[in-house]
Amino acid sequence: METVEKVLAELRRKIDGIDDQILSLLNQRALVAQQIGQAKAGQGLDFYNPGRELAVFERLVAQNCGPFPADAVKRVFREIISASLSLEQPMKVAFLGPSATFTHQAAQKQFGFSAQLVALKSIPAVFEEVRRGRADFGVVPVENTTEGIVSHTLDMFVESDLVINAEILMEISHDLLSVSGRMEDVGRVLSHPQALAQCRHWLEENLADVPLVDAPSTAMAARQASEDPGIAAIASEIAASLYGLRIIKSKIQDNTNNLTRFLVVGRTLSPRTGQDKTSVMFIVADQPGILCRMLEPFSRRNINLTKIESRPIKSKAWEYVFFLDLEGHAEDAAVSEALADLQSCCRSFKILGSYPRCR
Ligand SMILES: C=C(O[C@@H]1C=C(C(=O)O)C=C[C@H]1O)C(=O)O
Repeated sequence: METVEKVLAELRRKIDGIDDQILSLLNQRALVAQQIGQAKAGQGLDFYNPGRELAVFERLVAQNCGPFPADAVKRVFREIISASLSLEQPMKVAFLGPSATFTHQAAQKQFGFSAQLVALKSIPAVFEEVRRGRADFGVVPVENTTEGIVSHTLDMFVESDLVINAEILMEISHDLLSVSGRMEDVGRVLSHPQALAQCRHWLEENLADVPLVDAPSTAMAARQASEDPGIAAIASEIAASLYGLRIIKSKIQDNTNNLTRFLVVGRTLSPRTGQDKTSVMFIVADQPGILCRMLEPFSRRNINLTKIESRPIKSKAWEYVFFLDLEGHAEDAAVSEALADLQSCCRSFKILGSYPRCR
């Protein structure tokens, strides 16, 4: 009978052979991506194309028959694409910090580890960094299923000329983290008050006698946990890796359907992918029936609206700016006609961008 060492040696030889092929294919792929980069540069087109990236992920996930997990297919290809983007130009992405926040996690999910991610202190600072060209793109939160819209982000579009290039949907999952990763070492639980509130039931059932302490952010809580083995922090997975913490228990939030939508903002509009969404911003005239009139062009053409929001105009009391999201690209015939109809009843109108719809 063969010894286990012999069997392992043989299987490892096979794995080495496969790894050699993967490496050679990765380099072949990077060369083709570079050629695409040169062709785009010749036409003045952006190398980064989030719609094409989504199509790559979806095509591969659909044809994967396992056992390699579908989720991992996406993660691996995220990094492969991120690395080819970095060959073209080191992509710089500003995000609403500090490091290890959920916006950081969203930026990493969208751009991978080869992008240079820069934490900034506020949403206006992210917009400014991109406007000045010091960052290629910015990532900011725009709405949460529990908390509603992030008004700061919507308000920025009133003054800014930046456009929306992509949306990122992320499940906000809270993990309990500590140095040892052991439940019995937890003497105190620290986190942002909102994260503590979102995990209240789990904490009552599992750590009823442990004091809960507010922290300025989930990231700060993680930092403090890294300095004191008796502290457990409720924070993101990225905070665990940044501060060298172990996961005591993951996904301890009470509502498992806690999603946040983030926007990628940039300086140039994204091309059509066939699976797009469009965001517009407008101010309508103050007239009876105007709300019906502004929505009618969409219902008549069977265009699905996914969100409508209004925000006060700061310089004029009781006047509002509307933000509308709809399915389709601004260059689709029906969408472009509907937008023209809408514009005809607006005092001011702006397309904020068409971008691949996240599913
Ligand atoms: C190579 C391309 O450009 C970039 C790199 C991609 C890739 O490596 O697959 C995909 C989309 C773009 O962000 C392309 O547009 O096909």
